[in-house]
Amino acid sequence: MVALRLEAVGAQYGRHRVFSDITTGDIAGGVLTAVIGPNAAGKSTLFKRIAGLLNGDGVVHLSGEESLRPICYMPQDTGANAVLTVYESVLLASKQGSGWKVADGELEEIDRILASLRISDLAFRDLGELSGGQRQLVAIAQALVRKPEVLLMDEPTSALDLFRQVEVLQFTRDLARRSGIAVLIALHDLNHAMRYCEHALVVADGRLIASGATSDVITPSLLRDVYRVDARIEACTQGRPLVIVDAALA
Ligand SMILES: Nc1ncnc2c1ncn2[C@@H]1O[C@H](COP(=O)(O)OP(=O)(O)OP(=O)(O)O)[C@@H](O)[C@H]1O
Repeated sequence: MVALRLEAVGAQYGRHRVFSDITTGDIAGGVLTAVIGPNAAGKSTLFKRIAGLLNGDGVVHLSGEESLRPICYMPQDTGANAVLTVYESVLLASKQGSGWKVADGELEEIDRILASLRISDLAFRDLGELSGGQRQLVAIAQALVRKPEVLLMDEPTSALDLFRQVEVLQFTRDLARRSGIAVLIALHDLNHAMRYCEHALVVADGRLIASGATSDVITPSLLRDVYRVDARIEACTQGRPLVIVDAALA
């Protein structure tokens, strides 16, 4: 099983330092880890730094199986200008970093991924004519086909309806359990984070504010200090914790 670990990791754009000195314990495979924090805290930047799309201080350690495509970043903005069908775009994603020959079983694998996300009916539609939510599901297919060891999903449910949000989170959690990959998900919906993610990292004020079991990390005091809201965490009628926001603090 794979494990990711960050040692004194920092990132900046030009002179604008987004965060520094982020050090974590092992971010384990097999479970989902939520990456949370306010707007502009640096969640996407952290993902780009982990994926090697951005240089910076520190070291990203990855232990586990040897893989051709160890870390895959699924961006928040899934806008597509390319004149490609959904199927072509997923095939193209599978070819990144490898040759152009289509091996036996690769097309069946794409069919399987599209079916598992219930978007087989979109296979031969042009990317440019899809809705925001449909594009988000295609972006997940493009990430899955690359069979990464570490999957970084940047707000993968932000454009999805309620059914699809739950479906994608359940699917991703099952995938992590089944395959042992490490999945980090940037989320603004803290109820989703508490329900689907075992661990959480909180990024704010240019640093890692907290990390650990999601239920230990998401507390009323964190919500007050980091999100500036007055909030309670209560058990719903089925016993699950629920964040209830009472007011934005002045
Ligand atoms: N390409 C870039 N060039 C310069 N600054 C950038 C760039 N991308 C992001 N930033 C800045 O870096 C900071 C962190 O942005 P980032 O997108 O990582 O935050 P985030 O936590 O993902 O935000 P959100 O929750 O709003 O998506 C912000 O101040 C942003 O303006």
